[in-house]
Amino acid sequence: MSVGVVIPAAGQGKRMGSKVSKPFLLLDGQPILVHTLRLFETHPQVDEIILVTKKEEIRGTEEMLRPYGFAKVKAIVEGGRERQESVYMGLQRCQSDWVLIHDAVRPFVTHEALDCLIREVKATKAAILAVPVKDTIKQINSDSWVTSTPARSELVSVQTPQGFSRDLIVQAHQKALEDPNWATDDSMLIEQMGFPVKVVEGEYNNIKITTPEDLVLAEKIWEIRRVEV
Ligand SMILES: Nc1ccn([C@@H]2O[C@H](COP(=O)(O)OP(=O)(O)OP(=O)(O)O)[C@@H](O)[C@H]2O)c(=O)n1
Ligand SMILES: C[C@](O)(CO)[C@H](O)COP(=O)(O)O
Repeated sequence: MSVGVVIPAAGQGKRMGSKVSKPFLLLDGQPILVHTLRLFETHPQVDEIILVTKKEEIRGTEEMLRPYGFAKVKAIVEGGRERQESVYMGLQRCQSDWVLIHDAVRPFVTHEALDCLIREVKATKAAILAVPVKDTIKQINSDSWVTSTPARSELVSVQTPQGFSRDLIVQAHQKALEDPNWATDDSMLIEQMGFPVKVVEGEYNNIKITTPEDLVLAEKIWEIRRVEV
């Protein structure tokens, strides 16, 4: 039973505010996207990778990736306006029985975390990486008044990859086309179908590079990793 990875990289990067598209920003001299792809290319259980970029960046991405020779990248497809659309477009090209969906801009997920996630996905059909929240989280209303304080022991901060049986996640995305709201992760679509999703403990360093401060933090994480290896 094969494992595929869909990597959405077609975002606008509004919060980063850079001229260069976020997945192409450099981390230790190489595009963030290259670091992310290398993690999956070198994982023994991954069979195929489907990359999703903006239409106007497909050709440039192919050229940029050529020297790296990523043999598992089977297609680079056009994304949509929202992350959910981009993922769905990637899913339609993915042939594997199990699918991991991973943000292009999370270059620090480890092979150990992937091993645990894949094991759990194969057992449950739907599993996601997440870490316990460290802060107290407040629910607020539109006027910024606190409405409640959920128990921290019941809260986790969700990451990617999120893994699913292909049939299940395709069904969830198709069903979601009827919903006017966009999901901010793929697990939400499975939850909306009433299907259980298992949490696998991830690592705090598996950050999503979203704002300029995250890029500074990413360089630090990269340095620490290099020293550890
Ligand atoms: N229409 C979209 C929106 C997002 N993404 C991808 O989804 C991942 C997570 O999104 P995020 O980091 O929030 O990126 P952006 O959407 O680019 O950021 P912003 O919201 O600041 O514009 C990124 O790899 C991004 O490229 C995508 O493929 N298609
Ligand atoms: C999928 C995700 O990375 C899980 O934390 C996150 O929800 C993506 O959200 P964004 O709106 O694209 O920042």
